[in-house]
Amino acid sequence: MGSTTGAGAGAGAAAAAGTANNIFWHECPVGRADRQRLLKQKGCVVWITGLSGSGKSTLACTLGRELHSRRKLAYVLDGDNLRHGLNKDLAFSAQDRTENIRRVGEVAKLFADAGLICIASLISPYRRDRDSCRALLPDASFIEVFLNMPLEVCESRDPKGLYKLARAGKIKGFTGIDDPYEPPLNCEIEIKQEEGSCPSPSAMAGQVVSYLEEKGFLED
Ligand SMILES: Nc1ncnc2c1ncn2[C@@H]1O[C@H](COP(=O)(O)OS(=O)(=O)O)[C@@H](OP(=O)(O)O)[C@H]1O
Ligand SMILES: Nc1ncnc2c1ncn2[C@@H]1O[C@H](COP(=O)(O)OP(=O)(O)O)[C@@H](O)[C@H]1O
Repeated sequence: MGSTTGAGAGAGAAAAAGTANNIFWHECPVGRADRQRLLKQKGCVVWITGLSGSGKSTLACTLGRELHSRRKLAYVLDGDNLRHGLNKDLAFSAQDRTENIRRVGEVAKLFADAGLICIASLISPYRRDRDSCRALLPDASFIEVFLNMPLEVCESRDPKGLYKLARAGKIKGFTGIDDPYEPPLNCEIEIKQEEGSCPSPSAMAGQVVSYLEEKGFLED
């Protein structure tokens, strides 16, 4: 699929530019605060960014399971999965990745407004795109988690064989190989190797749960 099918064309471009006319906001009587009280938690977005193979999906699922066991309502938006549906018209050009992140940011905002802990797990390689998602959320409810795993670690894992294909020139524009990744400058949580080894999935999730607890997201 070519990159011309993405943000540059049709509805995507119109939405990004905000070109629709004669539209009005309709307020509903039940609001975010009411839903949060019902759920006994605060809506937020946990945005996990990092290279392919850094452990984003593993962290997202482990965190989702841990929150579920604490009777907290969470929902995972995984980049790979969303590209099977909502974002199946997008490829991996810079423009398409930007549109991918914009759409997921908007969906995540709705989930957070619904009172859920929305766990978004995408490479999201561009700082500006992540910052645009942050700007959609009320103060402090966008929690950026940087899975800071060295490229060599991600490449040695290579569970889908994509790095191998990228090194062989069979995938062009692969993040970390011949496409950029811009690490966060000011994220809320950084997960990295300690003494040369990666924290276990449950330790990674524990780091995020501790943050959510400390900031009061797990109570209303
Ligand atoms: N060119 C290229 N670069 C990076 N990744 C690629 C590419 N082509 C396919 N894939 C697969 O797509 C998954 C990343 O999708 P995302 O939506 O998270 O990417 S992005 O945020 O729009 O950059 C990514 O999944 P993860 O390995 O889970 O990160 C890959 O499986
Ligand atoms: N904390 C971890 N320690 C060891 N291996 C991990 C860890 N997290 C993920 N993995 C392994 O690394 C590979 C990539 O993980 P994945 O969650 O699919 O990454 P991503 O979603 O960033 O591409 C998988 O084989 C997974 O089992």
